[in-house]
Amino acid sequence: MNSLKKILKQFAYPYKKEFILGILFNVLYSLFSIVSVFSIMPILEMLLGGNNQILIEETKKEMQVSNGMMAELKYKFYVFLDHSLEGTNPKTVLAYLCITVIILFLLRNIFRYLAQYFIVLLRSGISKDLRVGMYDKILTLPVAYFTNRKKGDIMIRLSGDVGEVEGNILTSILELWRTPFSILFTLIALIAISPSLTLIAFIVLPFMAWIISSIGKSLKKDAKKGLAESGNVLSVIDETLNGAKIIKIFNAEETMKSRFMNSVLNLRRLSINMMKKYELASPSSEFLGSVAMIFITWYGGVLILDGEGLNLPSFLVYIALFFQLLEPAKTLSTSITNLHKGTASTDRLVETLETSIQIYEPENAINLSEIKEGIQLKNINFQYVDGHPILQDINLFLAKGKTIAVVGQSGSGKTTLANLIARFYDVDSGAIYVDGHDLRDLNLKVYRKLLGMVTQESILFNDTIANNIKLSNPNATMDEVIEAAKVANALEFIEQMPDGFDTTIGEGGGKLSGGQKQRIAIARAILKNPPIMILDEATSALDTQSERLVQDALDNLMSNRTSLVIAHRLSTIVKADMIIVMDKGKIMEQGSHGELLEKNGIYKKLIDMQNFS
Ligand SMILES: Nc1ncnc2c1ncn2[C@@H]1O[C@H](COP(=O)(O)OP(=O)(O)OP(=O)(O)O)[C@@H](O)[C@H]1O
Repeated sequence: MNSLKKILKQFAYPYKKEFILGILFNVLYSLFSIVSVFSIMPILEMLLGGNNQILIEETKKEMQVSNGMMAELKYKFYVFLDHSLEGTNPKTVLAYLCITVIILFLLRNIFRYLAQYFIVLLRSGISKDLRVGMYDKILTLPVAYFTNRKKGDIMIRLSGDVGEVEGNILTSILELWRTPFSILFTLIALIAISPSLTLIAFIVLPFMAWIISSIGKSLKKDAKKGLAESGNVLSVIDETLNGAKIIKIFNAEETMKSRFMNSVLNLRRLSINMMKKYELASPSSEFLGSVAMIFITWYGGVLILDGEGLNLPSFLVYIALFFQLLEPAKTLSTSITNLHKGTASTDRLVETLETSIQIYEPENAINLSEIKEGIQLKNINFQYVDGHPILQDINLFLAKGKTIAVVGQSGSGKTTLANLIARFYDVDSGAIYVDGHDLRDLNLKVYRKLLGMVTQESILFNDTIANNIKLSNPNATMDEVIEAAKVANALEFIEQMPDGFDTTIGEGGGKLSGGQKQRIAIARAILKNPPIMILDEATSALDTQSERLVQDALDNLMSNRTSLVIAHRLSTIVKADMIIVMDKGKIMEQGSHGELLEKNGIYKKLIDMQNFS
């Protein structure tokens, strides 16, 4: 429940006006629900009991017997009715009464609509803010958060869990505010009609409440497991969509199918457990409701037969009101059940919302808006998982305007080195200094303005070519975008596309070739024009012409810049000012191409094998 309180505190507060109005109209609706049913009583009494004079006499007698509030009210009402409609035909009185009842029912439904109107504003507002809040949080979370979690799990938080808050949870909270008023008003009315009958009725109700609440508690456990499994199902679907080609080429359909089936069967088992309990809540409360009804009918019948202050019309209204009591009582119990079930969702939302941003910046972070000397890595050690060191004792100076090529076998830690310079992760020991300032003391947003990055896999979004390029600089003019595309050797193919720069490139750039994707990614980095470039050369083989176009584009990108290239092409390596050779997380050799060849060490072997992974 704590997580629910936190969510409400953060997201419901701006909608307090809608909340108050929603509750107010709901209370009026509850009140008019009672009054409208009550208003039928005079009609019944006229039809079943005769004319006003007889009614007045009867209520007088009733007053003497029961001496109750109800009898007194009724007496006053009939005297008033008799006085104001003196000499009027009983049929006209009946017509007036019917019109009054219609007006009361109309008012009741107007209030109900108004209550729902404000509640819709409240619910949609809260869920919109919650979605935006979650998305904003995801944008600020460190890269490490996403590598440790399944995509499906994150997706279900944004869609399923937020949907649960909007649907079940908020409805239940509002019902928790409405139903007690309904119950209270109905109870007052029931006691007013017959206190002793009401006492009997309420011997049964506590049982109902107890049974329903115990079902609710065990539901929460199942709901939590069910949500986790839904995340797994989404993850498998996501991987299948992304890996369609690989699945087909390796005939892995059966393997994927069995993974999916396992997840789906698990989900089904959990859903059955949950639904069984959930569906048990309604029939059990209904059954107990009918038991209560039989008790009341029996006891009410006895009171009428004994002539103990209860007549048939009052008894009929009593029964109608009692039925009205069952609805809020049932809603109250399902709301409590739903809230138990829903806390699994709010727990997960709060967990994401409260994830600490592990990459901290000091309060007085330094705004470094240009680089004068270079980036120094001093005695760096780093591990992703405790006990598995990835980088060990790294010392390196990336001087301004120079290009460093990093080579080494796959898994030697090259990408990790780039990740640390971009501060996607913090070093475990040692430090990275930018112009002498510890990277951890810098304002990260300002520092990242100095950086450009082209990753091995070109990350493109399902948008137009122009917008994909402009991601690095949304304020760029179209002329600048065209110029960047030209330098990246991309202009020619873009102009041949059906809508030129306005062509939408599909999810992940699916409508483009590998080389085209890379050149768009390079154009994006060129448009940003950052002083420092981090480049992970793609290993995927391109045809000779494409390769040359991409290579030229990269050369253009690196010229006059400080660059760190994770190099896979000999041409890039040879041109670099310095080459770093990595092996198992350590720098084994460093120097120029010629120097390293002379050393006749690891580098020489890599060159001989043409293996720069
Ligand atoms: N997010 C992560 N969590 C845990 N371990 C990781 C993570 N990312 C990489 N590693 C591990 O760190 C080691 C170095 O990986 P890295 O990606 O830096 O190598 P690389 O030299 O760039 O390899 P390649 O040339 O194949 O891209 C590998 O053993 C890898 O398994």
